[in-house]
Amino acid sequence: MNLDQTRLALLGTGNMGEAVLAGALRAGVAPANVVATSRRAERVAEVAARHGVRTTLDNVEAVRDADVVVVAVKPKDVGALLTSVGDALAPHAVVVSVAAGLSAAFFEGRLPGRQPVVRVMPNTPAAIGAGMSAVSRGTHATDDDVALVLAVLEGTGDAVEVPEAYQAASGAVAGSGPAYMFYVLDALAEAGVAVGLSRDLASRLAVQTMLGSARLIAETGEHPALARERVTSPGGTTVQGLRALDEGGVRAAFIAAVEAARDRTNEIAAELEG
Ligand SMILES: NC(=O)C1=CN([C@@H]2O[C@H](COP(=O)(O)OP(=O)(O)OC[C@H]3O[C@@H](n4cnc5c(N)ncnc54)[C@H](O)[C@@H]3O)[C@@H](O)[C@H]2O)C=CC1
Ligand SMILES: O=C(O)[C@@H]1CCC=N1
Repeated sequence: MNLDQTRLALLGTGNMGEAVLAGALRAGVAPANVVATSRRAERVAEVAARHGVRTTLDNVEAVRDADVVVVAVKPKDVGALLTSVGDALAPHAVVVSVAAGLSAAFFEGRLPGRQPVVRVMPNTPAAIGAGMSAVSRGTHATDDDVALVLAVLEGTGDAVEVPEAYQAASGAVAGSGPAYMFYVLDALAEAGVAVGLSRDLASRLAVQTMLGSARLIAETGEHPALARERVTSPGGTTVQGLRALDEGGVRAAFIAAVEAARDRTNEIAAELEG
């Protein structure tokens, strides 16, 4: 899809908003057709300088004429934002939510008319085009609307459409997932320091090992359990390391982490949607 005429408004250019913005520009949205907002003048100045896009503190001005409006403020700030911009949206404008928890119906209920809404759960590696997004359509979003959103997200990395009922679980795996991976990287590097490596060396070994392992699975399509077996020589070293991970309950801890993040997503929805 040719995006050079697509007009994009990004409401709330924080960590996630800026990552989506960077991806949209990589996908071919023209900087002159992008307007980004934030609450603070210093922040929009920073975003304008970094990405060469138009910025404003006025969300209503930002959404006028936009074809795609990305809402990237905290979930608690979404309701008031929608009330303020609703009347200024073009009827065809696709409203994209990246807010954890909030349903497409929450958006539809606060916007006048039959606004197309697409819910997206991205993650921060989107900033470098290595993100993963779960995408779900609202009641009024057409195939063309979803295709437009996927095209805009193209430069953020991979994206998959899922039923909205899977948003909380998808967010718990991929939306929060980078935090778990950074946690593992930090722990693995720290473990290297514990056995006498310098911090720089331990960190370099850990980062490339995580990157290479993920790429190996992505490129071969091999099941991780089989790939793990090929590292694990009988009577060798790895099996002892894996035994320690099992004794530490790491697999169960990952399940608990994902369940907790999913539950918190549903709790946010219950708190804000009633
Ligand atoms: N950080 C992450 O890894 C992910 C975040 N999300 C979602 O993205 C959204 C934003 O999260 P972050 O970027 O982490 O937060 P953040 O705090 O970095 O960014 C939010 C931005 O919105 C601005 N803002 C607040 N109210 C505003 C308003 N009325 N008008 C314009 N700008 C306003 C703030 O000044 C701030 O720059 C949340 O809804 C979160 O659930 C989704 C997936 C991953
Ligand atoms: O922690 C959060 O609430 C957001 C949503 C997914 C990742 N960060």
